[in-house]
Amino acid sequence: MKKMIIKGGQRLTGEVTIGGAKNSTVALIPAAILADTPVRFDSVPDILDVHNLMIILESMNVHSTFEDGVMVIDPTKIVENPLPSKAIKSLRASYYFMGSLLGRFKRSTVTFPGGDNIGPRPIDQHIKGFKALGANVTENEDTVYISAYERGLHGAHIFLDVVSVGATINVILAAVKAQGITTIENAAREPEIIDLAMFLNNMGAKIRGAGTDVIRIEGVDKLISTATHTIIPDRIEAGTYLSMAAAVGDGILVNNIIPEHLESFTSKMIELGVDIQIDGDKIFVPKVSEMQSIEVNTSPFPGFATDLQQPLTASLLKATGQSVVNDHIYPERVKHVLELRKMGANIKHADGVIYVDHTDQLFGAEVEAGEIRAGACLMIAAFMASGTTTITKADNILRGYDSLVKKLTQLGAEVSIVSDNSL
Ligand SMILES: CC(=O)N[C@H]1[C@@H](OP(=O)(O)OP(=O)(O)OC[C@H]2O[C@@H](n3ccc(=O)[nH]c3=O)[C@H](O)[C@@H]2O)O[C@H](CO)[C@@H](O)[C@@H]1O
Ligand SMILES: C=C(OP(=O)(O)O)C(=O)O
Repeated sequence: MKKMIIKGGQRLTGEVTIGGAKNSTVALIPAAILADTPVRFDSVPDILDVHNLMIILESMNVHSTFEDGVMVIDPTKIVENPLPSKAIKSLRASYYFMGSLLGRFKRSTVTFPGGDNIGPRPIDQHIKGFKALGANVTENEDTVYISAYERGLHGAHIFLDVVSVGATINVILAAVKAQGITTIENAAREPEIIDLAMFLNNMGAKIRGAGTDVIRIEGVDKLISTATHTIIPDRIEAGTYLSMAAAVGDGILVNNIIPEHLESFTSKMIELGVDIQIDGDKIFVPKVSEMQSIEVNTSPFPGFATDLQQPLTASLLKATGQSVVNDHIYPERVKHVLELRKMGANIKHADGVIYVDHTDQLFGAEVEAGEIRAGACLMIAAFMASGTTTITKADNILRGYDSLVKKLTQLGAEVSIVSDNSL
């Protein structure tokens, strides 16, 4: 494990450019094994999840290269092999190999994924989808066995009881080469799902309706890649830097944003009193002198993203009055609260609701990044604080923030990541 050391009391200024979306990338890489040719991505973020996915690919004899944001994956010599459980456990999205291996080999054996510890994360809707497509699913201890080996997969009508990004993507991956037509109702509408559908459609898949709550997939036999797929910008990374800009910026320009992906977030920032200046694919946040308390309720896209709840919370400490944060998707996503209190923050949670009161001054402390976005929140708080903050379990942050130290240093931050031998 690593720790991140931040010298507090700094004002940040300058420009930052957002990388490709983690939640697209971690679906696109497993999706690549469905292709009958090598595939090429650009704008691939340099994050731990990507490196762990490359280890998983290699275990199946799928060679990949990653340099300067360009990743080439060659799935043409893929073999069925046991997947490395340490890498599978290191991230959530390893569960996409359930769907993509099922699509490719009509069967898959995958241990339960890891990822952020943000409360219960069942996969019942994924399994319901696989079963509807004709697969037999069994679970033994930590492993899920999925097979349609004898009869193959066939199109089906699937109504998701819960709006789930993961289940929507996993059903797409399994259905894209199935016989016949699959319809997913109550599908998630996240931009990363559209990105995945565009990648697959450009190879010959027939996926219609991605981005709406009804997705229709007509199975095809072959997927042939002829062009590089450019991954959409990471709206969560963008929101994190915007929140940082509101909290400690003396004028920060954030480049490579699709503003439509961030409307629920930027409208909350405007309510806070932040003078968000949108210009094409850039957003400038000038120095903020005053903020007013707000209420935040998370919900599936296009609602306010759960992944931005914590990064915004750090800025809420500067607002006048009491802000209230309700994470309806993950009510137990409160790992930042106790840690912020160690830094002197007036924040508490009760019954899944977070109450954030104005805090004049934060103080550097040793705090733990219990999960990626809790870590992002603590990182912003560390810049706001006096003294030095040490964030342990910083690997959780590195799971999803592209070239983090480089980007922060460019904004003028004094920050370093060191190995934590005590962990
Ligand atoms: C790799 C990736 O893209 N991760 C994102 C994805 O996670 P992930 O895909 O795991 O999250 P889901 O959209 O599936 O979860 C949404 C809600 O549905 C529930 N649920 C989900 C599946 C299921 O079978 N049964 C069930 O009850 C979950 O407990 C949660 O309350 O969406 C989350 C919600 O926007 C984000 O926080 C994560 O960053
Ligand atoms: C919850 C998150 O990620 P994952 O689903 O990969 O654990 C996140 O990115 O905030």
